[in-house]
Amino acid sequence: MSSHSSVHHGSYQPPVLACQNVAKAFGNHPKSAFTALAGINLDVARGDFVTILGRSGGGKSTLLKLLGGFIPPTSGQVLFHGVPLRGITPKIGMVFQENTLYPWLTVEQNIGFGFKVRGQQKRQYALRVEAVMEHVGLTPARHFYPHQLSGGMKQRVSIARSLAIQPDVLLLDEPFSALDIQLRRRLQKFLLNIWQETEEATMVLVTHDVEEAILLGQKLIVVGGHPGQILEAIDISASVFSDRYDRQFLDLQQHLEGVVGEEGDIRENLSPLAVLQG
Ligand SMILES: Nc1ncnc2c1ncn2[C@@H]1O[C@H](COP(=O)(O)OP(=O)(O)OP(=O)(O)O)[C@@H](O)[C@H]1O
Repeated sequence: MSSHSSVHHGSYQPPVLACQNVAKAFGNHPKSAFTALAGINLDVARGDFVTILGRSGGGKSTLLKLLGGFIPPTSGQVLFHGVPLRGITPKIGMVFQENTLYPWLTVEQNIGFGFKVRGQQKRQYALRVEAVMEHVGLTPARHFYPHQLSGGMKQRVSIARSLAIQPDVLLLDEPFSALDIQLRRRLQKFLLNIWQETEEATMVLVTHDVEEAILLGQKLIVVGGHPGQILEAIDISASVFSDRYDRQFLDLQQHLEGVVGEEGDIRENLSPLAVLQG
C-alpha cells in the first residue's frame, strides 16, 4: 500500500507489518471449514496510522489477530519487519474493546505490568511508567484500582500499558466502542495526539464507525465480502479532514456509510471512488 517505506535513508526498510496473500479459514474439517479472509495483501509502514473499517462479522478482528500473531494464517504470510511472524511478541502491542486490566493491580502497577512480567526491577522501569502515566493524564489516579475508574480511564490505562514497553506497532480492536459518543471523541483525539507526538508511532485500528475510521486513519482499509477481502484502500491525510464538515469528508463518509451499511450486499454498494490524497 505504501511505497515510501521501501526507501529510507537510502537503505531498504521492509514494512513493520505486511500480509502477503493471506487467507484464514476456521474449522479443521475441509467440508465444514469457513473461510473468513482470503487474498489479503497489506503493508503497514513505520509511522502509518491505518484504520480497518468493515461491518460486523466482516473479518476485521480476524485480520487484526493475524497481524498480532494471535492466530496463524491458513495460507500466505504475515511478515513482521520482513520476517514471518511466529506467534505473539511484546514488539506488537494490542488493545482490546473490553477492559483487560488486572483488577488487583493499581493504575501504576497495571502500566508497569509488562516490565514486571519480564522480570525487571521496579527501578529499571519506574521512570518509563511515570512518563507514560503523565502522557495519558493518569498520574492523579495512579493508586486507583480498575473498579474505581471510568470506562474512558480504563481504556487510557490499557493504551498506556501497551505503549509503556514501546512496541513497534500498536493494534487496537474497537478500543472505544463501549464508550459513549462524547468520550469516544475525546479518546480519539487523545490517541491521535499520541500518534502525532510519538515519533514513528505505528497504529492499526479496527472499527465499524465510519467517522472514527476517517478521523483517525491516514490510510483507510475497507474489509468485507464473502470471504472477507480488502474492498478498498484509501489514502487520506488526517490534515485534510481537520474539519468534519468539510465537503470531501462528508462525501467520503457518505460513500463509506453505504459500503458498511446494513442494507444490501456490501459489493453492490461499492462505487468507484477517486483516491483522495493529502
Ligand atoms: N475462532 C473462530 N472459529 C470459527 N469462526 C470464526 C472464529 N473467529 C471468527 N470467526 C468467523 O469469522 C468471521 C469474521 O469474524 P471477525 O470477528 O473477524 O469479524 P469482525 O469484522 O471483527 O466482526 P465484529 O465487528 O462483529 O467483531 C465471522 O463470520 C466469525 O463468525
